[in-house]
Amino acid sequence: MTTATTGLDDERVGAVLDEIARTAERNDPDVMKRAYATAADWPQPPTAQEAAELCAQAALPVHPQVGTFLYQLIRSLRPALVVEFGTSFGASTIYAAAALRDNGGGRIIGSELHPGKADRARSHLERAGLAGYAEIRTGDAREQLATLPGPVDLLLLDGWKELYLPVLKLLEPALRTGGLVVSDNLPMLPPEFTDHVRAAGNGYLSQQLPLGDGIEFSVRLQQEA
Ligand SMILES: C[S@@+](CC[C@H](N)C(=O)[O-])C[C@H]1O[C@@H](n2cnc3c(N)ncnc32)[C@H](O)[C@@H]1O
Repeated sequence: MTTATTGLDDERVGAVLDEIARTAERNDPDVMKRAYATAADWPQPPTAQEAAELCAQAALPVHPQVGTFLYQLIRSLRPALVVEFGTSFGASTIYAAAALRDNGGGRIIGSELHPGKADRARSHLERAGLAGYAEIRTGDAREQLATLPGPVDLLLLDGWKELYLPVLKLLEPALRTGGLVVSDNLPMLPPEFTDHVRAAGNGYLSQQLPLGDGIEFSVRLQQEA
């Protein structure tokens, strides 16, 4: 496969993405094992906040296939506004911001519940030279994404899986007709979410794509009346 040089080939971008990938390879399996073992003893499933604390040292980046797909979509769509649920250390944000820079403009608003992770994502974006294209909001996406500067052209869902549907419903009024929703980690998604985007009459055309461990890819065909 031959490709043109893109912002993903930029040395600083590549160095930060590699560093996040290496950190994930080194730490994530143990962090996640400990998180599941700890929560298994709790009487209730962890809240989103508790889960974020348990996974504070896990990078959990998007698979490079998903990151590259985001880059491609953004280069093609030329969005003014990309919104992200679940920023973590900022890998997906970097793929998106690199595409926005190559487009010559646009902005990504990310959201991250864990303050330490949000700070780390901001510093990664700075080191990648992409801070001017991204804003990371610290806190619960259900509050942080309630106010946006304009219509959403592309939405990436990559936070806790049980919150994909509430976050999508919050953003639906802002999602423009023709806007895209990329939902990562399809095998882990609750059926209520996939039922919602696949059901006739809900205003999406949606299907799974074999990128990473699977994504759901949805096009918003109409806004709710
Ligand atoms: C799979 S990771 C995101 C990975 C990131 N997209 C990347 O490619 O590097 C999921 C992240 O979502 C965050 N998260 C979970 N629930 C959240 C919420 N309600 N609001 C904001 N962030 C949340 C977690 O703290 C975690 O860091």
